[in-house]
Amino acid sequence: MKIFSCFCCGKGFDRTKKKVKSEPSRRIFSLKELHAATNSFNYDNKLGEGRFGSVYWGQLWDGSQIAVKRLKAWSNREEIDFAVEVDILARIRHKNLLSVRGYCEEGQERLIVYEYMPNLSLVSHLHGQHSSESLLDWTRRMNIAVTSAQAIAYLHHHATPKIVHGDVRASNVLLDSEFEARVTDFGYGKLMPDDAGDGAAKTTKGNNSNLGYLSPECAESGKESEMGDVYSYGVVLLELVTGQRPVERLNQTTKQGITERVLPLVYDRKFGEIVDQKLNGKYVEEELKRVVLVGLLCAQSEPERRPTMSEVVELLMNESKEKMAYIEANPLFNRISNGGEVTDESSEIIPQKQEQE
Ligand SMILES: Nc1ncnc2c1ncn2[C@@H]1O[C@H](COP(=O)(O)OP(=O)(O)OP(=O)(O)O)[C@@H](O)[C@H]1O
Repeated sequence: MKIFSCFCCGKGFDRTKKKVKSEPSRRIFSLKELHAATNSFNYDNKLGEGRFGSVYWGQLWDGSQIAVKRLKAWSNREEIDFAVEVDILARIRHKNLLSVRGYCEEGQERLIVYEYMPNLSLVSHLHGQHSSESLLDWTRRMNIAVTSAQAIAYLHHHATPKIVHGDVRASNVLLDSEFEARVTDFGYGKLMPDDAGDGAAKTTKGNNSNLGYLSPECAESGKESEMGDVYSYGVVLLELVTGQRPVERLNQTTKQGITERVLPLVYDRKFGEIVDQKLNGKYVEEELKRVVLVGLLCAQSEPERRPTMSEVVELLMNESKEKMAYIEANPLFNRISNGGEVTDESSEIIPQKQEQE
């Protein structure tokens, strides 16, 4: 039997043992227990579906809520030691990364059990089921910007082993009860198939759901990188403040990337036209400016010009006027020194087959 950190089997589990609320113990779950928790993976419990499987809400016998990702197409992937891979993920702990609570491997079933995030994902608030409720006021948006940057900076600079996320986007920024970011879907590497066999799952390279988030060099090489994460994070920042999708359709065959929409407004210093109109003008001007400029610095085409994630955290948190002047002086924000060009490769004409989202 595999040893999972902090292992305790379902049967002899001591219900009276006190647990630290923020750090539930990680363990192996039985399929029976997960069936009971999710009402047998009932459709009503389904939170959504990603490329690699469906996610279900569940409640354990102790009342705690979980999200269970039921991986599909595992049968082709016998060569991967599921338990070892999930254990590596589970050891990466940061308050703004989604915690893995455990896993289940029985027969052909492979499931990963996560903490449940009651406020779902950033994308559901910006464009999805919660967007009409306007729950993301300016303070929350700033908090999400900083906490998600801290999570990715942790993966890049402090985790052991260091991790490239490889799929930073708004649907992978979940929100806890305080609307703080919990970044998820990191380090799947070997766990997730390049192609599940049904054409549904693809590498980062040709995958529709990350359209607009993928840096030009990662799209070109098909390889993930820290600087690729920085680019994707920059797009998330711009999405967070504008409330617009990373790529918007201009007409039947052409789409426009978010940096191409925002940069000309920055040249003219029209920040009020950049910000999400749903905020009804309720935002802090200096903060808005800072987030927009940092987002654009991150989402530059040339990776060597982007800041690192720890620099991003510092830029977002530093409120000094000097720092702001330093950011603003970047040639990127000057129409003339930037050659008047907006070189966002996500704005190219997009072939019809990539258009579904
Ligand atoms: N821990 C969780 N708490 C609450 N909701 C979750 C949790 N994990 C995932 N979800 C929701 O379940 C849905 C599916 O998530 P999943 O991670 O499988 O797909 P995705 O990130 O949307 O796409 P992909 O897997 O293709 O990258 C999403 O809508 C997400 O918001």
